[in-house]
Amino acid sequence: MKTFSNPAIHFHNITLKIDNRTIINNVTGSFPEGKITTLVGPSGAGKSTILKLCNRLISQSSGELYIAGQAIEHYNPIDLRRKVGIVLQSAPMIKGTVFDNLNLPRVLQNSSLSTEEAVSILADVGLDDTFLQKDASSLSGGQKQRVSIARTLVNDAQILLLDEITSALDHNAVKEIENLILHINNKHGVTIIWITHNLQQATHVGHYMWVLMDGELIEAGNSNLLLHSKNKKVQLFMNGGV
Ligand SMILES: Nc1ncnc2c1ncn2[C@@H]1O[C@H](COP(=O)(O)OP(=O)(O)OP(=O)(O)O)[C@@H](O)[C@H]1O
Repeated sequence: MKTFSNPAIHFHNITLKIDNRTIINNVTGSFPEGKITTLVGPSGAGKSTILKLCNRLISQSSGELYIAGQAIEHYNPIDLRRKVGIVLQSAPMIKGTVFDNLNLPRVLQNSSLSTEEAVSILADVGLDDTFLQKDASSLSGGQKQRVSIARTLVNDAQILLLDEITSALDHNAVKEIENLILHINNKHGVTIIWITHNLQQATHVGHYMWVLMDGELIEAGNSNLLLHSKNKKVQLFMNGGV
């Protein structure tokens, strides 16, 4: 299996068992720093569980997980979740304005975001300053997704975990969010780990890819992997057979 010289995250023989059931089975592999890795595989393969392991929402039963070369257990959970941000399909917002939502990470640290910082971060996600005082509940799905991504920029996250962030959006919004993630990856060098069910999206936005099935890492490599894989299971998945 291909390894990367400079991994942002490295899994070494990671196994997760819940109630005696193996959810993740002896996974060894890396997410390269500053690159976009997509996670693909059938429903129930363990993709979301891999993300949860990366920010310690759950802990492995055995094996070692390294974030920027340090064992994950060495990080304080709050610092870890600032460094490793997560964006979900549902883009949850707190009640209040867009500013309140952007300011949330700072409030949790007993400080506050300045208006200038908020405007600059909003601009980074393609929203102008008129959005600051808008009620977050009035935003479209794509705009909420932008605000959730902006919240991770407030924390200066170096790694972003994206769990099917475009699957509830229409075609235009999907393209806009894809371009935004490519921009954040390019401009800020943020490492991206992106779960998607859209195989076309996986091959065109990602540099690298992990294919997961039944809790196992079946293949990892360049993002055109799916198109050229000799692995029969990957071919079957690719053709909609799994
Ligand atoms: N907390 C939990 N307790 C028990 N089983 C769990 C738990 N979390 C996940 N699982 C099981 O682990 C397996 C992997 O789930 P996971 O959500 O990681 O899959 P996935 O590949 O993200 O699926 P999908 O594409 O449908 O979102 C599933 O069979 C799921 O039922």
